[in-house]
Amino acid sequence: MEATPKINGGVKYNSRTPAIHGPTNPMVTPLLTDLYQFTMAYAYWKADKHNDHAVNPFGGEYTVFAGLEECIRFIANFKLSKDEIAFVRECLSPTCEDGFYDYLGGIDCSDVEVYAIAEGSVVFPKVPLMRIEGPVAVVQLLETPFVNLINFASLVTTNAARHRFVAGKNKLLLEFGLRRAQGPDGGVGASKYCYMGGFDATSNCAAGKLFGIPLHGTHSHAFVSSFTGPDEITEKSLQSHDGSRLCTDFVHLTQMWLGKLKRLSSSEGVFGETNQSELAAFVSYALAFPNNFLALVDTYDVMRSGVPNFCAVGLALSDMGYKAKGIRLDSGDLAYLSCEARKFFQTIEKEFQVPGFGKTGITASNDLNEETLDALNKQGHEVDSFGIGTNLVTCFSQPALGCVFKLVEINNQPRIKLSEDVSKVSIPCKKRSFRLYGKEGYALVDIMLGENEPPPKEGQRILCRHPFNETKRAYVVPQRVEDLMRCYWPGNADKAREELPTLKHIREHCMKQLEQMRTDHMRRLNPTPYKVSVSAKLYEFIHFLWLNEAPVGELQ
Ligand SMILES: Nc1ncnc2c1ncn2[C@@H]1O[C@H](COP(=O)(O)OP(=O)(O)OP(=O)(O)O)[C@@H](O)[C@H]1O
Ligand SMILES: O=P(O)(O)OC[C@H]1O[C@H](OP(=O)(O)OP(=O)(O)O)[C@H](O)[C@@H]1O
Ligand SMILES: O=C(O)c1cccnc1
Ligand SMILES: [Mg+2]
Repeated sequence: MEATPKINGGVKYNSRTPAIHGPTNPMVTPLLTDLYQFTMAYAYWKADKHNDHAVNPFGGEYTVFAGLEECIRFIANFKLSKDEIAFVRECLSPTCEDGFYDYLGGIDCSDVEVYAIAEGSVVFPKVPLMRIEGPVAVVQLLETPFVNLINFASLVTTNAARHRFVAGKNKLLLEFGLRRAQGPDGGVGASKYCYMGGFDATSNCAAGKLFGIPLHGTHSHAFVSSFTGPDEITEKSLQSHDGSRLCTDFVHLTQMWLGKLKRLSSSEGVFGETNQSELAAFVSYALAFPNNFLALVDTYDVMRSGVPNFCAVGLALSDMGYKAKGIRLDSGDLAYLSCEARKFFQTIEKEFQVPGFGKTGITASNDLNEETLDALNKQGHEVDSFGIGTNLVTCFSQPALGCVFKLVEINNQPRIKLSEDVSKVSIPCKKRSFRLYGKEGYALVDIMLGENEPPPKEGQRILCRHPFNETKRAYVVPQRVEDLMRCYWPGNADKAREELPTLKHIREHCMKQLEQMRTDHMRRLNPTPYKVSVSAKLYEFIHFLWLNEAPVGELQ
């Protein structure tokens, strides 16, 4: 295969360009759409309007934009099969003419162009995420699958980014949601987009394989409660880390350490007899994974059993040259318990001269969400890593994102969608969007301009107007100007195409973007609204079109 010619950092698309794979989920076919897209396509076709040139952008909500790669994979492979066409024929009225089905069989996305903001970018309401240009009937057929591919992806990426924002940069964030996700696609999609939004790893093996996301995991309560006592352990030997020594009875070594822990003056009265079946579970896990010993300590009693048992096994491992990884807390007051566990680890480090034991990892899980993370921060805690499932992957606090798809131009004629609710009025025309950065490196404002207006320039003052409120405007002298829209699908047009970045690159882009936003825009409570504006020229045009389209009422 020939190398692809590069133009302006993009790839010039031609027949030799490597093929783009189909969507990750094989369920994403041209039939993954609403029936009305086919009925409208028929009506366009019947009115001989199907090839009219339409321009549709998505209006963004405040969000991290995700799902673009899947959209491009979808259109790059868009083709209705004979089977699918036969099904559409069954669904539509028997009066629909045969010619329409011949037309459906012939369509692909070679006449479509897609411009979009880079995946993983932070975006704001009103600024189009994507602009799709092409024959109106084809563009219409793309609406539902595109919105489907983008809404959940962006919602869950945003949710992950919000959890990362509250947890802080230095915490390890693990996505544990597969079992509670909305079906297989909800689970796999959530794992992918949580990673994009800033999580470090997932427990979902399928997502690990499909997307190369790091996998991470501990063990469950079932593992702990499946043991009844140390007598169950028959193979008790453990080779030291450097291979030079053999401990023939690791159970005994652990029991010895447990005795020493009990006699520690600082732990006197804290715990008596620990649960021996739990100890057996921990010993077995340590024998299986001496380099990765991480124990779930809340099955019986965290401070009276789980933590001392863990420490006894950890100290025995340390004797053999290994370093225990840590504990997981999955119930109770996570702030209090993490602080108590940390104190215990630190005492052990000091009393038994085990360097680093005080820093043993503490993972917390159990119904965590932004609020609980925030509460833990306020109380003070010693958790190093959070495992988050249900609230993260189901987007419990906001189950759907309202990105929409609006027609903004047909045959070069700008179109507008009016609404009683001003915030829902669409911004007409083919536009270009720019992000303007200020002196301190933070994003100040996004501005949309008509396609033919000269773009904003660094150091040059530009008037930014609120799209609907006449009194709100500001002059901005940008220190840096970012052109937000790039061509990701030129169809057959002789244009450069942006390469689709890897998931890791998108994740890095997302992290960088979030850092460039002022924290008051990102905070959970009463965030400062980010300014989204239009040029003076576009402002005048929107209002001209608005007056033109809005009917004049008559009072009697
Ligand atoms: N210090 C804390 N501050 C605020 N919320 C916390 C704190 N510690 C834990 N939580 C949250 O409180 C909730 C406690 O859950 P729940 O009432 O089900 O009890 P539990 O600890 O899970 O008990 P169980 O032993 O029945 O599992 C969880 O959502 C958890 O994330
Ligand atoms: O609470 P979430 O944010 O959804 O995080 C995932 C949860 O899933 C597991 O519990 P589960 O009761 O399913 O199994 P386990 O405790 O036996 O592992 C895990 O222990 C967490 O509590
Ligand atoms: O590995 C874990 O600890 C895990 C995985 C999925 C769900 N809860 C916990
Ligand atoms: Mg649980």
